[in-house]
Amino acid sequence: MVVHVNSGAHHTGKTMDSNQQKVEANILLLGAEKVGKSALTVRFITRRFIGEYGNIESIYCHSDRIDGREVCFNIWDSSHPQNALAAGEITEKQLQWADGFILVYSICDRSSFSVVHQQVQHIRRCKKTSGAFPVVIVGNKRDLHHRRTVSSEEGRLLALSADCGFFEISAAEAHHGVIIVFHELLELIREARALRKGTAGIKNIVRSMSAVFGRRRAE
Ligand SMILES: Nc1nc2c(ncn2[C@@H]2O[C@H](COP(=O)(O)OP(=O)(O)OP(=O)(O)O)[C@@H](O)[C@H]2O)c(=O)[nH]1
Repeated sequence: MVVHVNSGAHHTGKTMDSNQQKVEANILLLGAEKVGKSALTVRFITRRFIGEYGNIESIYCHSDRIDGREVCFNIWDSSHPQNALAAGEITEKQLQWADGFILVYSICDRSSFSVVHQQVQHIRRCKKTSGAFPVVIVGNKRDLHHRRTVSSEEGRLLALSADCGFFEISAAEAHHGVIIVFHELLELIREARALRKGTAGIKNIVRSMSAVFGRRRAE
């Protein structure tokens, strides 16, 4: 069952991205059981960590203003596939719906890292042009680093090999890291849309130039 929940103003229909218009992004959270998918979602929308979340599958609509522009996040918090689906499986409906994916594992649960590995491969197989379907991989529960079984390097390497963003965060400890995750994915989604429309060239040149000048300043 998927429950739709509104948070703030919401409008339907995907929106074109330009300086004047609202931006809308469908974000699908995936990962193994109990890795913190709901904790991330609730942290992003309410800035709070409430501890226990149940496992109702929901789509949340959350509006925000970023850099002066209204952004509508539709966030599908998938519940763990305990019954019908094998761990790691993603439905066709989810793939069709999503503009971008957040794949969550717990840094203290090795099997949850394997699930993310499977899921990223599945997404890359189905959505062939990797840049066009952005994925951010999240190692959650960084506050439990004394129980860590997945190193940061492993997470980073997986992300690098699959052309994904990567963050290690603690949804329990702070909201800042969670917000960076969603904002980074939004940025990747906007770039992917620009690429599809063939308007990404100038942005990429500006990015490369800032990278070069940024590096020079740091030297
Ligand atoms: N220590 C710690 N616990 C966390 C963190 N994030 C989530 N948790 C806890 O992990 C448990 C599972 O969190 P959920 O957000 O329900 O995980 P989920 O992935 O949505 O779980 P399912 O819906 O069952 O798949 C809860 O007890 C949370 O309080 C974190 O960053 N640190």
